[in-house]
Amino acid sequence: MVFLRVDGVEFSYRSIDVLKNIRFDVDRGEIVSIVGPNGSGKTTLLRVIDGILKPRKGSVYIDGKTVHSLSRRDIAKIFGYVPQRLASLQPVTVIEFVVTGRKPYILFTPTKKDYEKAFEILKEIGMEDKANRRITELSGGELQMILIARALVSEPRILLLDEPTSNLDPHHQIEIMNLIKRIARDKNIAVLMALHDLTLAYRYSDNVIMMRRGEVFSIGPPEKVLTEENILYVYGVKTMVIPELKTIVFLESIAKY
Ligand SMILES: Nc1ncnc2c1ncn2[C@@H]1O[C@H](COP(=O)(O)OP(=O)(O)OP(=O)(O)O)[C@@H](O)[C@H]1O
Repeated sequence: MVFLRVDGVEFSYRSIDVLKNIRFDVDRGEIVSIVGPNGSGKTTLLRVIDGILKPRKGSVYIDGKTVHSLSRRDIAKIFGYVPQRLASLQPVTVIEFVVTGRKPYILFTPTKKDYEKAFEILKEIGMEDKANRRITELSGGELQMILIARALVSEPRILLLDEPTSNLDPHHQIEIMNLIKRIARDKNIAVLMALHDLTLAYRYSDNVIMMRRGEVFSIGPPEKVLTEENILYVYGVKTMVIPELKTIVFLESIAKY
């Protein structure tokens, strides 16, 4: 059975249609990137998938069950969500923040095992030396790594990431993408992430979903979706795609696109 199925999803904010007839499947261990211009609906789609927003039409299925038939607690166990940014930050330490990811749905007293898991994840991403720093004193990139750690510590079956590399320097971009790939493969987690960096999407995705104005414009393996023609049509930018290097060079944008 397909693990995650998005089946004919439509969504509107009040009367504004944002998602139209979205359908695709994601398997366990698969990495899928969602690309598309600003405002094309990527974040909204991630929020519909993890049950925060309810589709006007269509459904999201996990292992054959609709997300909306699950409790918030079950949803929190299945999904790890990494937002683009947090609305507000409490001045807690990194380890205290990461450990809350063990049970994101309740206030709880973490056990020794919870702290061990949190520390294990920090080690895995090379951030264990920051364990006792306050999260309010981290750089943007460090905070992004910690947000990913917090999502992973609950051992989710699906990881949803909204622009996981947007604040990261090139070294940390590659580190994070390698970490995501390793986790997807080793722990058999389905990964769905919104990405602006098309070269990262090309290099690290099994499949890419290219969105345009709330619709799936193209879907499939990176070499089929991330073509010069599609990028020109969807973003209004001329590019040179070099498949051998899995690299996309941006040349110029089309005036009055
Ligand atoms: N809470 C809201 N109420 C009304 N409209 C919204 C709301 N959130 C988003 N929108 C609109 O829905 C559309 C899709 O937004 P969304 O954030 O899903 O796009 P996105 O592809 O993630 O964009 P970006 O790349 O800029 O993060 C946009 O036109 C946006 O203005």
